[in-house]
Amino acid sequence: MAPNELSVNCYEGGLKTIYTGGFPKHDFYARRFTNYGVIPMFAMKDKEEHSTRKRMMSNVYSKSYVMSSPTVAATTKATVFDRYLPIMQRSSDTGKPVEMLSLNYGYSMDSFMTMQFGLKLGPNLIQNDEERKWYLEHFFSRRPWMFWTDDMPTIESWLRKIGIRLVPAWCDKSTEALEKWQIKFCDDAEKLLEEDPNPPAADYPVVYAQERAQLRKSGRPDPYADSQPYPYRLDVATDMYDHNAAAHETSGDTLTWLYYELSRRPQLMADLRKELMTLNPPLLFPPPAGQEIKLPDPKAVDQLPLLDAILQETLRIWTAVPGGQPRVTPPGVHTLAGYDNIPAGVRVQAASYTLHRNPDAFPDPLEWKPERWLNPDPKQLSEMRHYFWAWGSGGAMCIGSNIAVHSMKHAIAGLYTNFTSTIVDSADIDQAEGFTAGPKGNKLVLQWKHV
Ligand code: HEM
Repeated sequence: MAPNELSVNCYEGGLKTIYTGGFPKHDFYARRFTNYGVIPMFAMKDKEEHSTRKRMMSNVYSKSYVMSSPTVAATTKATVFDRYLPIMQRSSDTGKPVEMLSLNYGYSMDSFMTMQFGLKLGPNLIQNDEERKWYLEHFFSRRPWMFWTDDMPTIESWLRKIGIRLVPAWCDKSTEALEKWQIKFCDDAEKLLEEDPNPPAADYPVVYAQERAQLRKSGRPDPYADSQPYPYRLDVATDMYDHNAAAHETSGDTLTWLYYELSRRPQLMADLRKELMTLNPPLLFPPPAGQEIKLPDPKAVDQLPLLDAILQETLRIWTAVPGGQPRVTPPGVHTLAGYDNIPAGVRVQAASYTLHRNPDAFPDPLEWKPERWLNPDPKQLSEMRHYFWAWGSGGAMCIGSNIAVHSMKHAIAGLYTNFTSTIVDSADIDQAEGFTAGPKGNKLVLQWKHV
């Protein structure tokens, strides 16, 4: 905590006032999430500007869209069956374990980016080890220095001006390399849509096309038009980058911890498999001889109670965005958590790490207990829902929660229908500190065995 900063972790007079009440975002977001020098939706402070941009994209992120999209169906089948499960099959066949954290980042990136840009243009980081390593190294190696630019920007830029670098120069080079890698997907999608506005469903760049079309329809001037080869290039590119960065880290960490928890509980793995085998058809890999892979109705996957409880409990105790989500008190005087006379301009924030450990909402808060989500007492469930904050809340709540849940549930369902896992190396699996944070040891090594 700093002198002009408050941590508020109660629901009434806390979360409800700050987040549902729409306190504006802190400058932290612009410092951390700006790409190409252009503010993305994630960092917009002005409520109107933020909600206008969010509305442009929310249709393709809605649950009904995700569940019925032919693009998502095709990309789910390709990423789970053609790319992800064969790696576990190899582990089972050869007895060689797999490092899952990096693979799960790759899966989450492919799963989301093939929806974002279509199957043909999206990456294949699951199978392309070199490209995945390149991307993750550039993306994460800058993390230890971000404190200076996120939280001490004045000192950092003042010292930079007189030649003292708190953030090494190679961090800027990594940022440039990542921006270049990212914008190529946008340029390719632009070319695809110019040549054929209706490509095959599997190759349709759903998210890119949605924001591109909505911005063109909006009539809003493009501030970068003169320097760019096509309209709104940088506005769309900054959002596309943020969205896939938000997708791969959060979902990759969550899947890794979920597999860690399941690998320690053979009986729960068996119970989950029993539930997964009720799907019609079940997600069998390889498919029975002579049969094509056919996915069950995504709604049926979504509604499996034990699968849902296991994911929900992982999102609670291993929450992927554990750090404070900073907002600023607007003009006027405020009361928060029973404290009066809080002036304007104070950084206020709640953290899901803390909220998710409230023992009134979650008895035995430090225990990973999926059963707490199965048939709880209605009063207890209402308390749990108030304090469950994995997706944030209010107008800036996660836009990608439906595609994230869809993607994670299909990965888990595909794996545990067909395989069991045992831990080979889970050293330092505990969560690091940060706004987003994965396992301290940066790895989870598992051995897979076909059932
Ligand atoms: C396990 C997966 C995920 C978790 C736990 C998660 C969590 C969150 C949280 C807590 C926030 C609020 C952050 C804040 O206000 O500081 C957020 C916002 C956001 N998330 Fe996610 N997220 C996940 C996956 C995704 C995916 C797949 C996307 C892809 C589109 C995404 C895109 C975003 C964006 C763009 C925002 C900003 C929303 C806004 O400003 O209105 N997230 N996410």
